[in-house]
Parts: sequence; structure tokens; C-alpha cells
Amino acid sequence: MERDSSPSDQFHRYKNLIQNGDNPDITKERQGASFNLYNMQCFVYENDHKLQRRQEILEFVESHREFDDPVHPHFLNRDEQIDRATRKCLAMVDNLDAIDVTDYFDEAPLYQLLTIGRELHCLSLHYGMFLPTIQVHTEKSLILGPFQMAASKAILGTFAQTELGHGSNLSKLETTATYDATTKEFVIHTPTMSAGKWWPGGLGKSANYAAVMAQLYTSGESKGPHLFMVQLRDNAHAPLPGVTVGDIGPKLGNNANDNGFLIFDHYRIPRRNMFMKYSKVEADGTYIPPPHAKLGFGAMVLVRLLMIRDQTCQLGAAAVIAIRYSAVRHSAVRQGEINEGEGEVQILDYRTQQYRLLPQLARSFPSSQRMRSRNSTSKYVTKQINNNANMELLPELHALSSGLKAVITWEVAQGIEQLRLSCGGHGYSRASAFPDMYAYAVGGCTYEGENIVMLLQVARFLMMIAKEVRSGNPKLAEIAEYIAKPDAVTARISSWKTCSDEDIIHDFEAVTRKLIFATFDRLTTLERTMKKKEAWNACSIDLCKAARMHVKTYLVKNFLARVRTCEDPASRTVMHTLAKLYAFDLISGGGGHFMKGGFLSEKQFNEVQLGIYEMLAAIRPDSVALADSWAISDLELRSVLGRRDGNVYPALLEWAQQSPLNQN
Ligand SMILES: CC(C)(COP(=O)(O)OP(=O)(O)OC[C@H]1O[C@@H](n2cnc3c(N)ncnc32)[C@H](O)[C@@H]1OP(=O)(O)O)[C@@H](O)C(=O)NCCC(=O)NCCSC(=O)CCCC(=O)O
Ligand SMILES: Cc1cc2nc3c(=O)[nH]c(=O)nc-3n(C[C@H](O)[C@H](O)[C@H](O)COP(=O)(O)OP(=O)(O)OC[C@H]3O[C@@H](n4cnc5c(N)ncnc54)[C@H](O)[C@@H]3O)c2cc1C
Repeated sequence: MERDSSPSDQFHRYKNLIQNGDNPDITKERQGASFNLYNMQCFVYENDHKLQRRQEILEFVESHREFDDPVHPHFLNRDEQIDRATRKCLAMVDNLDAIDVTDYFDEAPLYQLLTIGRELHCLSLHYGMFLPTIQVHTEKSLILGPFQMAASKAILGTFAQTELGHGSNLSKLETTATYDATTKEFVIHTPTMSAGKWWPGGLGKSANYAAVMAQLYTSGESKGPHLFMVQLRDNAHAPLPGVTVGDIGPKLGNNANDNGFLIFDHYRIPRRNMFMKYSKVEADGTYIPPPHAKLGFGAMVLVRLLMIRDQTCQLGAAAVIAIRYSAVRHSAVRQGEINEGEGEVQILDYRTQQYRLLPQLARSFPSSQRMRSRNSTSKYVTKQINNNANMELLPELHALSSGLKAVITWEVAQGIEQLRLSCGGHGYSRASAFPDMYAYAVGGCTYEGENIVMLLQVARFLMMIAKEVRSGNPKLAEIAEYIAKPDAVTARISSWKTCSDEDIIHDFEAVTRKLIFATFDRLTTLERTMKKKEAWNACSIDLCKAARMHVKTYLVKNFLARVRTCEDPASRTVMHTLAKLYAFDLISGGGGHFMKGGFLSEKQFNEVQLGIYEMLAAIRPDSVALADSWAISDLELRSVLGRRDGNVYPALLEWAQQSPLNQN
């Protein structure tokens, strides 16, 4: 009897269908753009140098065989994933000359995306938190030793803070570091089961050092959480006596990273292993406090800022995939006709599809761009703090980084999910890249400060400002100046074509101000009959709403301001519409806040809705070109659906062919 043709034969037959050249629909979309792509890309990346560097780094990675993947990573088991990521990591760090390693915001993350993909790996925490901790918390005169060892990978570290029992509430961490003045050592200990460290990346198998957050005890007194440099494994990589360490098992995503657990049994480290840049323990046990109580949390502030940019780029990439796919989705499976007899349409032409895609695309621009200038703010603040001269900016930076982190990671995760749904069934396949993107992004809602906890930190800052404004003697940080402006009674928003940036900003500021003061009044009323913490808890939902609105207002203002800097008129026109779409979509989603007390009339709200529909139609012809303006290569995107050439179906067949189930 004749044997059925194997899956491989079948695939081979279909492979002949692979189109030569780009999908014609996507080509047509590109030809119809109203702006010059290069000009727009230069705007998005701030200058042509950054754009050129992206290309150079891509060419470098593509020309080095050690970065190749012999088997597609989607088809690997966890051990193989970890092996792959480790192999890639080594190749990556062996070739660091290819990038400017100090460019944490652009070159370093791009290089990692190109070499490894969207996976945290055994060195993620080493570079992402251990090195920054050394940089931020080591005294200048001592920094060279540990920094060079860590930078040269002589030691591999992680950041071990979270415990089984406590993650958000740092003041209740249970691991202890007790100073023994007789031996001039700290004794690191895990006194209870819930004190075991749990989650640190790279801890399970890879790291031999950790920056450990522990409660400091000296001269019999508790001094709160402090950071210590602790060796965990010996030269043969075995755990040192007094250290129990291992992997915590598989997670929703990031499974190439060996997140681990860590238990100490009266483990001794030298006194100098405390990070003593800000607070100190002298040899006799005398404690010198830091100039600001929260300076010990400085590395987290820096990493939150880094996360914002990284996460926003994920949303940008997800939008690129969904928009390109929506432009080519019609040749094999048509979804219906808009005008009968005129032939079926690309799914990109459905208004509902545009509503799914374009607000997400808009959302991906402001935060990524804003982060470039936040980078300089954080450098400025770090410099001020390093000089021990100025601590005034610290609360502002903490509030801003916490708020942006919380709002952006949430919007990115929700946005990726929305974009995944917009691709129908194929969005559910890992070939699309959405599942991996979502798993990566949604982790960011929890780590580096759980989002609600971070929003409540912003709310503390806002309530403090509200109190100052009410007292009539405010000394306000730049981002909070609008809170002291006089009340506005009615909204200025009108048609998207006629309303100015100032009108939009006016309305956002007014609504946020009302929300902040309404919450402040509720809080102070409750405080008359409740303990402070109970009152805070009772209105914490409103506190979070005010915090979110404050961050969104900040993002709207900055998006509009950034668009004004665009020198190319055609690019500026499109970006301006996108910025207005972003603002109108936020108003539409937060209609309740805007319409409260009749601030925004029903007529104005209808204009906002209508404006959104009209803007979707206006941006539609430019949507593929706007996606291209992210200048993301196929290697970086790692999505069969989002391929630049639009040849999705043959590529899906090719991808599936690699499944181990098809090998026999
Ligand atoms: C929530 C807080 C901020 C609360 O701080 P607290 O000292 O415990 O509470 P409190 O005594 O009520 O103090 C609040 C006060 O401390 C201030 N503050 C707090 N943090 C900072 C800062 N960084 N800079 C400047 N100021 C700061 C706040 O503004 C408050 O000030 P205020 O009292 O209102 O004037 C803190 O516990 C915290 O940061 N928790 C989150 C823990 C976290 O982020 N863990 C990250 C672990 S590492 C990780 O997840 C790595 C993943 C990386 C990866 O996989 O890529
Ligand atoms: C992928 C991943 C990687 C990680 N990597 C590391 C790492 O490398 N190093 C490390 O030290 N940690 C790491 N973590 C741990 C992470 O930092 C913590 O999970 C995070 O800080 C949240 O703490 P938690 O898990 O204790 O949550 P919890 O604080 O227990 O939060 C649970 C719920 O309680 C709520 N809640 C908590 N406190 C308050 C409050 N005061 N008011 C209102 N609501 C509150 C939260 O909003 C949330 O809904 C990682 C976590 C993940 C998921």
C-alpha cells in the first residue's frame, strides 16, 4: 500500500507557494503613506545617529554565527531554554564592543533583544540590578573592585530582596544582618520559613553573589533594611556552608531565567561587605544613618525608569505585528464585505479593528519618547544625590518613576492582549510572539514594585502636595505645579480638528486637580474619625484613581510637547493626530471623571467620540508606515505574523514544520 506523504513532504509542497517579494497589499500600504518614513524614524529615535546605530547593531548580530538559533526557541523544553539563553548570553557579553554598554535605554536593550529575544536569562539580574546596585550603593573609593569584578563577570550576581512572606512591604523583611563587633562581621540569617528569599532572577543556578536586603541590627538595635554583598557559591560553584539555594520552578513566562530561593544559616560576611555609601556601620558597631532615609532604595528607582522604556517598546512591537498582519489578512480568508459586490476588504479597514489597533499604537509612542528625557533627569538626580548636596528631587523622582512604572506596565500588558485578540486565532499561536510578549510584559506589573503599591506611593506624594496647596504655601515640584492652578468650571475640548493642545492640557489638568482634591477632602474627613492608616485604606481606591490620572496627564502633556519638536511637517501632522487620538481615547475611557459635575458636557463628550472615529479614519492610510516608523527588524520582532514582507502564511507553515511532533 502506498505510504501517506509525510508532514514534511506536505510542507515542501506548500513551500512552493512562497511569494517572491513582499506581499502586494503591504507594499501598497507603504506607498500610500503621507510622510517620509526616514524622517519619521529620525523623529521617533530622536536623530539619524540612533537610527544608524540600530542598523549597525542588527548587522553585527546577523553576521555573527554564535547568535544563530539551530532550533526555534519555541520548541525547546525548560532545560534547553536555559542552555540556549546561557549560550547566547556568553556570546553577547563576549562581543560587548559592538555596543555602547552605558546606553541602558537604547543600545543595550536592543542588543539583548536581537541576540536572545524577549526572555529574561541567567544574567538579566546581574546586568539589570546587581551592577546598578554596586554603582548606586558603593562608596566611590571602593567601587572599582566589585564593579570591575562584576563588569568582567569574575562574579555573577543577583538582587535578593523579596521573601516568601514579604515583597512589597520592605520594612517587614525578616532576613537579619547582625553585626558582631568582636569579629567585625555581619551574621546573615533566615530566622523563619517566611524569611526565605524567593524570586531573585539568576539565583537558582547561575549567580555566585547576591546583593541581599536584610534588617540590620547593630549594638542590639534594629536599623531597618540595608543592602549587603554576599558570596553564595564557591569557586566550584557549590553553595557555601550556611547557604541553601535553588530554583523556584516554572513560571508564567521568563522560563530561561532561573529565579531562585535562598536560605541562610548564621552565615558570616566581612563588615566591608555592607554597601556603605549612604549608611555605615563603624568597626565598633556605631551606626551612621544615610542623608535620606530611602536612599537605600535607589537602585529600584533606576530600574523602574529602565523598565518603562523597555515595556513601552514591547507595546510598540505588538502594535507593529498586529497592524502589519491586519494589512495582509484577507487573501486567504476573507472576513466579509463592507460594500456588497466591491470585493472583500483587508481587516485593517474595519473601524472596530482600527479601534483595537490605533489607540495602542498611539499609546506606545509617548512613554518611550518621554523616557529619553527621564533618563537625563535620573542622571541629574543621581548626580545631585552623589554630591550629597540635594535630596529635594528624590520624592519627585520616586513618585514619577513609581507612577509611570505602574501605569505603563498595566497599559502595555492590556494593550498586548488587545492586539493579540485583534489577530484572531493566529494571535493565540506562539508564532505570533504575543504569548511570549504578554508573559514578559505582565510580569512587569508585579516585579520592581507591585502596581497598586506603586500607585499608592504616587498618591502619598499627591496628598502631600494637596495639603501644601491648601495651606497656601506650596513649594511644588515641576510635575505638580498644575495642582496649584485655579479651578476650572467647564471643559474646553471641542472637535479634534479645532481644539488646541492647550485646551486638551487644560482639561486634563482640571480633571486631575478635581480628583486629587476630592480624594484629599475625603481622606481628611475620614481622618477625623479614624486612625490615619484606616482612613488611607478606606479611600485607597480613589487614591489610586487620582494617581493614575496624574500620570496620564503627565503623559498627554509630554506627548503633545514632544510632537511640537518634530521638524518635518508631514510627520508632525500625523504624530499630532496620533497624540490627539491618545488624549481623546483616555477621555473616552475616563468619561466619568470628565463629565462629573458637568465639567465636560454631553455634547463635548459626543465630539470626543466622533473625533476618535474620524481620527481612526484619518490615520488608517498611514498605519503600516507608522508601524514601520518603529524601525523594528524581523530579528528583533521575532513574529511570523509581523514579518516586514507580509508573507505570513508560508512562514506559518514553515514555523509549524519545526514542531518536534512533525519529526516522526
Ligand atoms: C512601597 C515602598 C516604597 C514603601 O516604602 P517603605 O519604606 O517600606 O514604607 P514607608 O516607611 O511608609 O515609607 C514611605 C515613604 O518613603 C518614601 N520612599 C519610598 N521609597 C522611596 C524611594 N525609592 N525614594 C525616595 N523616597 C522613597 C515615600 O515617598 C514615602 O515618603 P513620605 O513618608 O510620604 O514622605 C517599598 O516598600 C517598596 O519599594 N516596595 C516595593 C518592593 C520592590 O520594588 N521590590 C523589587 C524587588 S527586585 C525585583 O523585583 C527585580 C525584578 C527585575 C526583573 O526580573 O527584571
Ligand atoms: C518575574 C518576577 C521576577 C522577580 N524578580 C525578583 C528579583 O530578582 N529579586 C527580588 O527580590 N524580587 C523579585 N521578584 C519579586 C517581586 O519584586 C515581588 O513579587 C513584588 O515586589 C511584589 O511583592 P509580593 O509578591 O510580596 O506581592 P504582595 O505584596 O504580597 O502583593 C499581593 C497583593 O497585595 C496587595 N498589597 C500589598 N501591599 C499593599 C498595600 N500596602 N496596600 C494595598 N495593597 C497592597 C498588592 O497590591 C497585591 O494585590 C520578582 C517577581 C516576579 C513575578
